[in-house]
Amino acid sequence: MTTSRARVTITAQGVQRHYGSRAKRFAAVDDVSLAIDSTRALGIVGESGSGKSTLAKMLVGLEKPTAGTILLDGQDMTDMASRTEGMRELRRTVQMVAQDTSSSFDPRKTLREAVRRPAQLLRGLSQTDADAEVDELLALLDLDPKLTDRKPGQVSGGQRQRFSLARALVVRPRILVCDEVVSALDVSVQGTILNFVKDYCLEHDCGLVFVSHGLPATAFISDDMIVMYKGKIVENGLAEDVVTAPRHPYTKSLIEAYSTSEQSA
Ligand SMILES: Nc1ncnc2c1ncn2[C@@H]1O[C@H](COP(=O)(O)OP(=O)(O)OP(=O)(O)O)[C@@H](O)[C@H]1O
Repeated sequence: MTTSRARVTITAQGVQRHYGSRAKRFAAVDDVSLAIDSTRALGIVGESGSGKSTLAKMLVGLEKPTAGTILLDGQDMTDMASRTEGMRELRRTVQMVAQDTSSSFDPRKTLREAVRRPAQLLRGLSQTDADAEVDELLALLDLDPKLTDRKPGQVSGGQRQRFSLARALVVRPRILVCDEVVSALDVSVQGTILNFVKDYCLEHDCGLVFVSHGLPATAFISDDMIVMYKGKIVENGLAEDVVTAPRHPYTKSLIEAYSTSEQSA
């Protein structure tokens, strides 16, 4: 590690998130408790619709829990998000790379403006210093600096996902939440980005929450892993143990499904 900063923790206690109204009301996330800290990488896996993205959004304060609490270093996130200074502290500390990057950029701004802005706003960097850090990150992410003159709709989904990663990392967050960050990338680029994120988090004392359908990628990048099914955590433990010795029938079927699809690929 090149830096050693005080440990940051996120604690979720009995968290629920309901959607729909009255008769159609359902829990996308149901009674989830977990702890995350800046020294570890947590993988979240589960089938489509199991509540992974909803949980990820709550862990960064983008969605409010219907019930339960989420604390960032002991401070209630919903309360932080309701105050300007609290929101800034939240954004300085926790950053998310969302699954759907098509809607997470302002279509009118160039990618350079989008990526350097958080460094100016949240770290107080001058435009020149912010630009220098942006260029450094783009080189690490194998992105041509010329692309930064384009608008978000003028690059590919995979390129936009890497710009989204650069926009999060330029803040130097203490915890990075990645939701399907490699899903739009081809297999060779996936490996490069996974290695980059893993090394970056270790070198910069940054915790990671890695949400993915991809079991092998999640196991590779994570220290700990949780498995979600219908909004609940059905299994948690060290990533290696969850993958090699799953206890819950759903995890077993998930791993079996992966091995079968690998063999038939
Ligand atoms: N804003 C919303 N309004 C209503 N329902 C929602 C909303 N967001 C998510 N849901 C529903 O909540 C459930 C969990 O969705 P979520 O996106 O968290 O799942 P996921 O595990 O991330 O799925 P995927 O892997 O397909 O991204 C799904 O049934 C989804 O349709």
